Amino acid sequence: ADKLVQPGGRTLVVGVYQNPPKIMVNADGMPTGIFGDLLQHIADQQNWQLKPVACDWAYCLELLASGDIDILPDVAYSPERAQGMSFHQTPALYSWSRLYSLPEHNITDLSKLAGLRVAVLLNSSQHNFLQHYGQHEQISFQLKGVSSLRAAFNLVAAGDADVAVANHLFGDNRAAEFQLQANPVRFDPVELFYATTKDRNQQVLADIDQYLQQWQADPQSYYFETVSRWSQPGFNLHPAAPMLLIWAVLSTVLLLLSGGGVLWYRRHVNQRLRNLQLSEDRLTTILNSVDAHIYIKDKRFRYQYVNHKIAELFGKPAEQIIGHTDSLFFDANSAEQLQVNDQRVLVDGERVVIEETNTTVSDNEERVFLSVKLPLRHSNGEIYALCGISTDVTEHKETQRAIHQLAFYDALTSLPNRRLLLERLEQAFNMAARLPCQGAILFIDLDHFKDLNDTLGHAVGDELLCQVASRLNEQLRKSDTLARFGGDEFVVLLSQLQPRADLAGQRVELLAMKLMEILSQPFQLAERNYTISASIGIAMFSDAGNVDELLQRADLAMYDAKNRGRNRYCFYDSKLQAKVLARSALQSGLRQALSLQQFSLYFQPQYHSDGQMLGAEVLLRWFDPELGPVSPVEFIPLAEDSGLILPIGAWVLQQSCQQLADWQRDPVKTHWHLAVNLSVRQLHDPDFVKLVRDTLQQTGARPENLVLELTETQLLEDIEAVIAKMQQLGELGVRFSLDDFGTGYSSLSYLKRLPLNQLKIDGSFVRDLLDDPSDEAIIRTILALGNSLELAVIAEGVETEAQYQALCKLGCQQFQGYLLGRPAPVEQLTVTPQRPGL
Ligand SMILES: Nc1nc2c(ncn2[C@@H]2O[C@@H]3COP(=O)(O)O[C@H]4[C@@H](O)[C@H](n5cnc6c(=O)[nH]c(N)nc65)O[C@@H]4COP(=O)(O)O[C@H]3[C@H]2O)c(=O)[nH]1
Repeated sequence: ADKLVQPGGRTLVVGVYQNPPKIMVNADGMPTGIFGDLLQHIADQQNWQLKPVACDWAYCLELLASGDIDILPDVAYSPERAQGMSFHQTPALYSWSRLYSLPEHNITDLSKLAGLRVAVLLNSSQHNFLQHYGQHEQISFQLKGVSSLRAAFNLVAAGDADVAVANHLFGDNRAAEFQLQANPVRFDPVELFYATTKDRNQQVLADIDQYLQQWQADPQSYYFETVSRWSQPGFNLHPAAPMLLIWAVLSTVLLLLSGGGVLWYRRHVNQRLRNLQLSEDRLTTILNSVDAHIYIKDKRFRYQYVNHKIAELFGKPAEQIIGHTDSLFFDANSAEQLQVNDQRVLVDGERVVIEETNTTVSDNEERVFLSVKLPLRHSNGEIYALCGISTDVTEHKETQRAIHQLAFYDALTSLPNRRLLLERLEQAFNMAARLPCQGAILFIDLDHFKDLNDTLGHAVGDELLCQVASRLNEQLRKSDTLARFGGDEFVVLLSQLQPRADLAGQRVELLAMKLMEILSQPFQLAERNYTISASIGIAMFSDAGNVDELLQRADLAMYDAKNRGRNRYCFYDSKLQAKVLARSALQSGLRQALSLQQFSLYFQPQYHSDGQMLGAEVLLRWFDPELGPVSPVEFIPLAEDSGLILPIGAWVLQQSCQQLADWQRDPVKTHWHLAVNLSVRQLHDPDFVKLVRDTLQQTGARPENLVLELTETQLLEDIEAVIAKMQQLGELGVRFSLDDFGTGYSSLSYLKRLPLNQLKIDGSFVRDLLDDPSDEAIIRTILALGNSLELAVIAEGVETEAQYQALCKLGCQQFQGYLLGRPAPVEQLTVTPQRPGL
């Protein structure tokens, strides 16, 4: 074959042993794979014609020995082989061997082969290696020689062998196809070459060498491009492979070497391996002496490499860790969380820096790690593993926490101290300045604490402070802050209260009362009950321009409480306190007013300009024996806020319908209507339509005599819902009047959609009608609007004859006001107006 020279260049007969991805034939029968493509490329440059000859491994070797083929790719160097073959100098590829088996055999080192049936390529370097190994280590296993790697895998899959041996390039790629797993042990690292028959084709080898040397010096070369193109997940082909993995392979080799026996092997570990061993030694020393946990996990989260720190942490030797996932070493929660983090690296390719809190099963201890995890990639960018470095920061965190606790918390009660309170107060105060919300602080001082401390001793005093702290804390929301300000002083910070000062004040007052109440319960101290009280000073954020002022004012208010005899709370702003008190008194009075029958109804007549009485407006009156008569202007908003307006409104409706039913029986009054004021809360009540229907039915009042009055401003909240409700009520036959008309901003489009019967001109326009031309213009407009929408218009608040005349002149026909009749009990209603002259 050496002498076959064709005119177009020389022909090179190539032995092709099917060993993907290193060497195989393509669809055209030409050599391909890494060795095939490289050789083809060189042949193209050198003008060689390649002629492939298919052979199995043993036959390929025979053909080469006999000189029937010129060149055989993918041959591992060994001194024995060097006797009968020639090799070039620069290795074309590096490879090592692995063991592949069904999952029940977990072979963590070669000694585990004892008693097993091992399928191995006949006459391969692994075959030689295992024979030597078995003899030297006196371990007996059965070697089953096969003609191809595929045949070895088939034997294991069929149960005719326990383990298949293959180079990792083939094995890692094909194991899954045969449902075999790769075992962690790696051995027999080899350098792969193109080989020729001894002393033949020396020029070809020299040419190949030249290409390989040039290519391997240039990461952009055809060589690296080819190797990455054929790289599959799990492969790690070219010489620049990550250090750690090479190291992992070599460590196994060196372990064997250190056994001392395999002398033949020691001889052909070339300079490169010695260099690598040096690096590996250094790396091992470093990896095992750093104070961090270092590991590599594969894409299925299984450990591939761990350093000593990890072995220590898990309480197991590295061999018992490799191949397993975190679920064996951490509790379920930790393992799950670790997998989530690892997934970000292995699936999304993120570089993750994260704090991980894990509990190891070996000692059931929780530790905090600061972990840095990065993806390891093939040269084509594909991720094949994760490399992580986790530093145990448990102690550091604990120290940090302790420092923080000392700096910001009170040592005795563990409450926030003055410093933390001031920080939070500053934040809350600034927020309240930006948002529509209020805040407050309560300065709490225990009454006569010093006496207790002096008589029962400091230890008991401390115990009391702790109990006080925990009782106060129980009453607060999470967003509130309770701080120990010093000695027996506590401060409560309330933020994000309602913007309305009186409502916010009321909420603070309720809390102050509750705190005083729980502090007045006896404390168990030194085996006896002890009762204390507290004085509380309250300052609202709106009382002060800055935080210092606020604290000062709360302090002043607290002294005020002390001066007034202790065991009480005081607001800094006495006016607000008075208001809050009055509101509280009204609200508690209002709650009972209905059952104590303190309400009554007044009626104010409404007349037509022809002198006829049309009906009356119903006005609610409340007489409280302690507070005296209370104006509806004061108590209706309170009733609305508390929801009491629902039972009160129902009572007004019931009384009014009863009155209508009485009038219906009197021919003179039978057409009189009653206008009943409605709160929008009643209208929004889901049972309201039913209530009106039932009340009409039960009293027998005619619906058309019932006029429901709504104010314009109330209407504007949720107008669509209001319209729907009014329409349902309109279907009952009930009529509607729009009160205070002109003060709101109803748009005409809404007015047209409302089932209205009447507009009521607000009293404020009537009052200034004679002096203010714009009020006259507004009244004129309302009358015109009523006309065009066919709505009756009534003027309220008519107090003088002049107003009455002016309104008549503008075309107004219906009137209500002191001039014609004041609100009064029903008996005082008169059929004709009391207006002098009518
Ligand atoms: N200056 C002046 N005032 C006059 C004149 N004529 C009548 N008034 C007063 O004007 C108010 C008219 O009632 P409103 O506008 O519906 O305003 C009512 C109404 O909004 C509400 N209110 C009264 N009763 C009820 C009720 O049963 N339910 C609801 N939801 N609100 C009610 O309380 C408001 C105040 O009621 P009152 O104090 O009774 O005050 C009544 C009445 O006494 C006048 O010529 N000059």
